[in-house]
Amino acid sequence: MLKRKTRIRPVDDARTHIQSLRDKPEFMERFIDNNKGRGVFATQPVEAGAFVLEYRGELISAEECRARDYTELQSTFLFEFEWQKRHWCIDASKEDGTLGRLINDNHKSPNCTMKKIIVNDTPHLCLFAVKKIEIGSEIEYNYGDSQWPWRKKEPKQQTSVIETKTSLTDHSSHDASNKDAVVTQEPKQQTSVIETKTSLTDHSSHDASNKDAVVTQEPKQVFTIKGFSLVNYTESDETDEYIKDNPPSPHCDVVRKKTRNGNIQVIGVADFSDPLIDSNESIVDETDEDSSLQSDNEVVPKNLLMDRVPNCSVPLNESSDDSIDEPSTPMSGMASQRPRRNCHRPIQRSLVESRSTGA
Ligand SMILES: C[S@@+](CC[C@H](N)C(=O)[O-])C[C@H]1O[C@@H](n2cnc3c(N)ncnc32)[C@H](O)[C@@H]1O
Repeated sequence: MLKRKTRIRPVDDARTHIQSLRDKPEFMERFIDNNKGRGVFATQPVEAGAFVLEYRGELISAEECRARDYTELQSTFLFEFEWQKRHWCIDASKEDGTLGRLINDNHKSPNCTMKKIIVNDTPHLCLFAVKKIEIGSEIEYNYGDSQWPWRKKEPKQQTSVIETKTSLTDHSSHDASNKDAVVTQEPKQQTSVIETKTSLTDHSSHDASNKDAVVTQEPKQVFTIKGFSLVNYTESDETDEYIKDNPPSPHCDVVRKKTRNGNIQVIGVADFSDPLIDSNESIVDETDEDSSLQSDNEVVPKNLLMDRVPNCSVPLNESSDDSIDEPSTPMSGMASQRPRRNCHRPIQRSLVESRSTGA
């Protein structure tokens, strides 16, 4: 007699791990390099759609989030989102040994996407695989459509130069006296940019029998600053009874700097004007038994005015206000330029250095 394999629904798996306060053992932290810092890697294969890790931290109000006087480095671990028409933040700045907070950005071909899951009437941010993840692969998700500093360093096109020791038939430009001359051949440029842009479908279907564990709208990325609301929070159609299923995509909204006299100045702000529906992000289909993710619906946030985000490979306790340069652009000057983002996804806010110096 054939035995049918019982699969745990990803959302139930997430719920179990949320409640147990444990990370899944199939993942481990590893130091990558001084640039990227630490990352999280799969020690077991992960099926597409599977729950991966929770982005754990302290759940605080957006107001509290703004009130926290964090360094640039700490601020990269703040992730704001919307729930029940209010704005919240997961503050994961504390080095607590959890893995979710260490997952790095990949905006081209992420293997995970963030979702909001409600357990005991409390929102949690969880990552789900959008494709099969092999052993040894780094877990990554899209931090958003921002000008993250490390992305600037990524080449859009890869050129590989092959050096071959050969005797060519065409010796026209070849020093005949040097028969073993090294000839460098440049093959055609290889483009390794993978972009999938699709419109987000409404996965509002929702397992009514499981009121505690519901994958909901993508939290809203909100970059805020002490004493200022930098984002126009638009009305959400999210309710307790009926929650749209849009995945979140993280990170960085407001670009702020702390001056040496302790004031905070805003240098730039993320774009929140674009509804999530316009973005491309993977979402969990709760109606699917396999709860597989639709990888062609990735969300990519837009227009962050960021110049530099602190490198988190530096331990938090090593960060110092002294390392923060004076911003060149005062908050008032930037206010009218503030891009806004209007999507239901969490945002980790992050800080940047002033683009110009000496202002
Ligand atoms: C939320 S932390 C992620 C964990 C971090 N790597 C660490 O070691 O603590 C975000 C920081 O990680 C680094 N980071 C994330 N994704 C990156 C990427 N694709 N390339 C380089 N650095 C990255 C940046 O320094 C960023 O400020």
